Amino acid sequence: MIQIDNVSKSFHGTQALDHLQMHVPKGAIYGLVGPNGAGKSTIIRHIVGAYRPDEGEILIDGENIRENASIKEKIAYIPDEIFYFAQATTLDMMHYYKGLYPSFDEQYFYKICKCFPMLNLKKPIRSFSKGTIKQVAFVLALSIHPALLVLDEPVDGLDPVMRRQIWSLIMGEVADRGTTVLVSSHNLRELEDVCDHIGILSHGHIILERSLDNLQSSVTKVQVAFDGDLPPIPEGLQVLHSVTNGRVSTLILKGQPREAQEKMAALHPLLLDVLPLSLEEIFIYEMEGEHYEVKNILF
Ligand SMILES: Nc1ncnc2c1ncn2[C@@H]1O[C@H](COP(=O)(O)OP(=O)(O)OP(=O)(O)O)[C@@H](O)[C@H]1O
Repeated sequence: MIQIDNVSKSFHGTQALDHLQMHVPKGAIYGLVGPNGAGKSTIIRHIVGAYRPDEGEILIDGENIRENASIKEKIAYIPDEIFYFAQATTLDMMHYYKGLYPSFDEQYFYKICKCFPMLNLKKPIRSFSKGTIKQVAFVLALSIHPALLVLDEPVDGLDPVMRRQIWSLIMGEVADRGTTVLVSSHNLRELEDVCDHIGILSHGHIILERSLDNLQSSVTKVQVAFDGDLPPIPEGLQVLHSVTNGRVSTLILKGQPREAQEKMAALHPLLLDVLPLSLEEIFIYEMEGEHYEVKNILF
């Protein structure tokens, strides 16, 4: 769906994007994670056609988005700072969107408005709280039934109940229509329950991009105990991290859980458990292997 090749962008000598490569498959929920200033908003603004790269290429469904109205009308974008016309109400914006997006679904708009009881459709949006303004943005964006939904720090300012409500509406769109979602955040934890692909952005380029399936089979955590010292680890198992407490050792191994379990079982331990790893742990160990200062990137 989104193919980004070698994109660079500088602002007055500040290199915001540095030969960035990124691929978002169709139907994916792709989480773009990185610290302040990593370049998340800059790459997102390129994807929605607001910025032109100094170098490189961005293709959406094989086409360049710049000056391309037919691609733009399939994309809904919620920026990190949302602006509406000064006096506009949600109903005014609904009529504006209806004129702008041929796929705008008015019936669906009224249906999902009911999920947001605080939303008064006839009051000026600028009188709303930050969280309610975000709700307006989601109601409008989802009513387009976009092929691509681009969200820059979407849950900032929303309480946990609203976050869940909004994610369940997004998941509904993904399930019913195969919508592709690109969502940015500072925090991997925020995205780990919803994304099936993750890209980690640091200093203007993607340092790691993985699908969840690929991730879950890439690192394994095992707890083992032996009657004596920990024997040499079998060939083919790379130890990324190891802690021993008395007889019990916790090992983080590169590779698939089944392979790790079989090879460790062949050593006849007194105890052998394969333990679940959070997405955050997987990234930490994967990137430690690549000598990145991961804690600065993920938290
Ligand atoms: N319009 C601009 N003019 C000058 N510098 C810019 C501009 N936009 C971005 N930058 C710089 O580019 C770099 C990347 O900024 P960007 O806003 O893309 O980061 P981000 O990952 O979205 O950060 P945050 O999480 O704080 O929103 C920063 O150094 C920023 O100061």
